[in-house]
Amino acid sequence: MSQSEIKAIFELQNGPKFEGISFGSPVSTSGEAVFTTSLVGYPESMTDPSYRGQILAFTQPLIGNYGVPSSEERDEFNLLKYFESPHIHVKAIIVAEYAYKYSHWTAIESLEEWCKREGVVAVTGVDTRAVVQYLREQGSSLGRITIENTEPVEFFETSSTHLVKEVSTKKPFHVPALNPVANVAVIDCGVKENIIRCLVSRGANVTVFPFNTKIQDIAARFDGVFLSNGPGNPQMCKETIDNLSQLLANGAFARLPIFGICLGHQLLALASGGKTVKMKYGNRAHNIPTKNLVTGECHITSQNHGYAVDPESLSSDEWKPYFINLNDNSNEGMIHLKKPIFSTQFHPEAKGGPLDTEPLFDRFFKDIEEYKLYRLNNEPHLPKTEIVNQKNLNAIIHAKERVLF
Ligand SMILES: NC(=O)CC[C@H](N)C(=O)O
Repeated sequence: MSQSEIKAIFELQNGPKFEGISFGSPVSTSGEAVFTTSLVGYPESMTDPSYRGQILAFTQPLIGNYGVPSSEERDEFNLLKYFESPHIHVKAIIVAEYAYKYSHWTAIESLEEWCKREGVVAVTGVDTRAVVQYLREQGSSLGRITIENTEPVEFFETSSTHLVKEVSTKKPFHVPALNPVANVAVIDCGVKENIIRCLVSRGANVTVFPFNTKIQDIAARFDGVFLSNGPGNPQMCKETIDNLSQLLANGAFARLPIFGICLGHQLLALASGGKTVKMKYGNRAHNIPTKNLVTGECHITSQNHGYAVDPESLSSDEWKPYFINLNDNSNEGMIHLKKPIFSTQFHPEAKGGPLDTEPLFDRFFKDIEEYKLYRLNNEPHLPKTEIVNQKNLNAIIHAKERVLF
């Protein structure tokens, strides 16, 4: 170890301690210790709001070798080109070997510089295989990192913390489509940039609302509602669950298309009277096989979750399981028997990861098209709707991107 190296101890609650070298912000921290087996995509994972409050260990042994792209670059929809949100959400990262030299045409800085700038802790030199073996046997655990010559901090209990509140936009914002075909409301529990891109690139004028927005009051203005991914224990997100239950119970919205991903799937299940369970150590990877129970097809999926829906808890008069995990048989989605509503535990927007299931967004748009047609032909019977268009939306919603504070 050279003079300038700072030692760091990564410790699992009631478990082993691992000594490594700090290469991020030199402050002690704590969070839920989780691991991902994804081979690429550390900038996307670290900026995914679903990782809020977590210490993320990468099983890919070499991390940092392609540096970090710009947080400023935007695509044609004004969405962040390389990140899933403007800032890092993981509390810390744990790697086996940090690549001090990086090279990539998109890189503007090193992982070390980025972590330091964002105040995020990073530890290298840890036997991440041993970390994973422990977590797989022991199950999900809290962890903490103590930087040498600083005091250890308390373990941070994430499962009873309302993390969605911390990451959701503070005010609605609007992302217009280039050639709009529909208006979609996104309930933001920590939405990933690429989910918005998957909607807007298919022609949705997307309006993103804070997690506690009364969905039942705004839904009539939209052709479809999308429920986003997000951090923490879904049961903590009571406001969204209550609003969603009211929306589902309102017969006026029986034909409204709804699509949920990951936390959105779990919230939909809870709002329908179902239950969620904490998994032993969760699924975080880019290569998880799932089976579509309707078509029998197998898809390789991108995942990042620690909770799952208990399929037995869903009312079989209303729902049927849509997908199942072929590794551990956990539920991977559900579909309503009478309404155009479906959700997935995995990530069809997959950034990073395989694009096998991205056509699920097309299915949502097909539901939207049918709903629009129905409304056109049956207008007199429907509650009075005020279809949002570019003109009246711009008048009420000024923000063009997430409002962080
Ligand atoms: N990616 C997500 O939306 C994660 C959902 C939830 N926080 C879980 O860990 O299960």
